Amino acid sequence: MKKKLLLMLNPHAGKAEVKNKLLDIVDLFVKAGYDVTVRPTQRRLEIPDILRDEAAQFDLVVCCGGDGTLNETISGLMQNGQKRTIGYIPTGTVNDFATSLHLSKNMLVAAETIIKGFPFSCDVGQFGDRYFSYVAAFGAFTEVSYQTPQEFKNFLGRTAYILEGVKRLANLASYHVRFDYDDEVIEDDFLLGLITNSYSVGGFRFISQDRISMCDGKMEVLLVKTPHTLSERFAIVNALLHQRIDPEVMYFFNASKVKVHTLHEIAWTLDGEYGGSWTDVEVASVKQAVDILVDTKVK
Ligand SMILES: Nc1ncnc2c1ncn2[C@@H]1O[C@H](COP(=O)(O)OP(=O)(O)OP(=O)(O)O)[C@@H](O)[C@H]1O
Repeated sequence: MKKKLLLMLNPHAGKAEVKNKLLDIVDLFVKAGYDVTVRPTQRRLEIPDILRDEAAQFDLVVCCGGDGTLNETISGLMQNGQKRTIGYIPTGTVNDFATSLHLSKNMLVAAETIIKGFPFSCDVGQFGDRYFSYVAAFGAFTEVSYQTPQEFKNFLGRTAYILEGVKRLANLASYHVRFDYDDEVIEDDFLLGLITNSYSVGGFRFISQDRISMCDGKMEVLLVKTPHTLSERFAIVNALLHQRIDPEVMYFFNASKVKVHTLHEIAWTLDGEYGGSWTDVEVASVKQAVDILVDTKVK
């Protein structure tokens, strides 16, 4: 009997290019021996429901869309307690997580990877009772991805993030936050905080790959301090431009669990989508929680 494949796709993701490639993608899967069911998503957060109600009938589940679509797929599996291997065809604007997994932005190559690849057990971030695949963040730049209108994002791609970020440099908000992790406490004023499981965030690569593992049960935490002097401002801009960590104006550490405390609610983004506003939240890494088909060795 033929293996059954469920292809869940966000038809609006990125520049909606999947519409031109769908037939070829399905054809590849059929030639590989799959009986394919295509499910274009009809609304936000439909994917967790599809997974809960229908995934058991399929041998392989594939999602196709941007980081938000992958987030819904991973969150759905985690919330439903479903441990199964998934395929991912990235079609979003930025595709941060796909970059980290070395998944091709060419949809047909990504589909080939699903057919020929092998499962990589990847950590998943838990944020309160929600999940993220590659970033939980607060602060100036992080608001960009969910406040930038979709059309603008599609038109400018990564440049939209840079332009919005630079525009905001003039009047960035500052957040007083305490982070408790392991036996350490960091309390300071911050412009930006990123808790990641990825080499790339918003298209930027702040953190060199050799300092990161996506399957070690640990998250990378990057905190950019609020500058108090001109030279600190300069140092931040310089570090951002050159995509490197400057310990004078930034904290960087690894942790499996981080407790975050603030006096006033802070808006968070999870994988580029709004993640709610919180004063206290616990962020943890769930080690090797999801298996994703990849074609190269990922650390
Ligand atoms: N039919 C739909 N109508 C409206 N929203 C949808 C629909 N299907 C999916 N969505 C939502 O669209 C959001 C954004 O999708 P996605 O991340 O896949 O694309 P993107 O924003 O173009 O990509 P990226 O985040 O990588 O830039 C997701 O959170 C998803 O819930």
